[in-house]
Amino acid sequence: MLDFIEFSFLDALDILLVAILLYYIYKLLKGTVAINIVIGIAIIFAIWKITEALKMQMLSNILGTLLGGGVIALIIVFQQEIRKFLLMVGTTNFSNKRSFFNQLKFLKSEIGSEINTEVLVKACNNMSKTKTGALIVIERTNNLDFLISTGDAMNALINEVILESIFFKNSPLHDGATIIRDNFVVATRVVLPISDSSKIPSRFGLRHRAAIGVTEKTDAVCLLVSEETGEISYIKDGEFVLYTTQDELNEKLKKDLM
Ligand SMILES: Nc1ncnc2c1ncn2[C@@H]1O[C@H](COP(=O)(O)OP(=O)(O)OP(=O)(O)O)[C@@H](O)[C@H]1O
Repeated sequence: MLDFIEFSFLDALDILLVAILLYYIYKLLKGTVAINIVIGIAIIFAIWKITEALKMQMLSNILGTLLGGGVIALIIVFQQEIRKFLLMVGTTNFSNKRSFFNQLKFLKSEIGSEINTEVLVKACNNMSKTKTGALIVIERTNNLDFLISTGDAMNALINEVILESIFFKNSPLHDGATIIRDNFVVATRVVLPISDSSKIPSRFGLRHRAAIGVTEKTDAVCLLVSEETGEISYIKDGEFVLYTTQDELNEKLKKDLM
């Protein structure tokens, strides 16, 4: 009689996987017009289920057919998002040091692999004073090799001088973004995907859109120095992270990179 409340390990795993899937879909669609389509579909789905429960045959049949046959239409409508989703899944770097197994600190053998956030923040602060535009992408668990290939690969241990020289206005490397993996600059002049979010205020140009774009599509975080205002922005999950002092920025960055 109590069959329906039997709950196995696989059920728990099932729920967990659905939750992860929904989280990734939400992350992908957040800030885009596609979220409104998803809400529309969810409403139609809810109405369909209600009409089915109330045994309103005709309406439930119509809605059922509409939703059932709509899979192909959905693939067409969400072509871009499906592409991004597969890209995100395919580029998850399971061997990254922040992955589950390597969270165990004592297993860490790589010397200098922990990102020196103080250096990043100090370099941004120096560039902010001289209004030097900069765009620094810091890799987390998603592998950014597909972006590195758009720029010039490099392998230099990070320090303030290197970062400031890269973004120095007359440097041949200053254009585009720089990618940091572990404690190394691994690429410069990288072209990032631009966010098409309608929520970004028009005063922000391509540098900001690129930082928002890459953090929407991957779990990387970005530090950005505006050439116009000298303002330092910290961007995560496609959004500006607010902070008041340099120390607070450093703490937030450190926590996100743990
Ligand atoms: N897709 C991209 N990927 C990486 N870097 C980019 C991209 N698009 C633009 N940039 C960088 O941003 C610079 C142009 O910034 P733009 O003035 O449009 O941005 P902004 O957001 O207004 O920033 P700022 O406040 O620094 O002016 C370019 O010179 C280039 O270095």
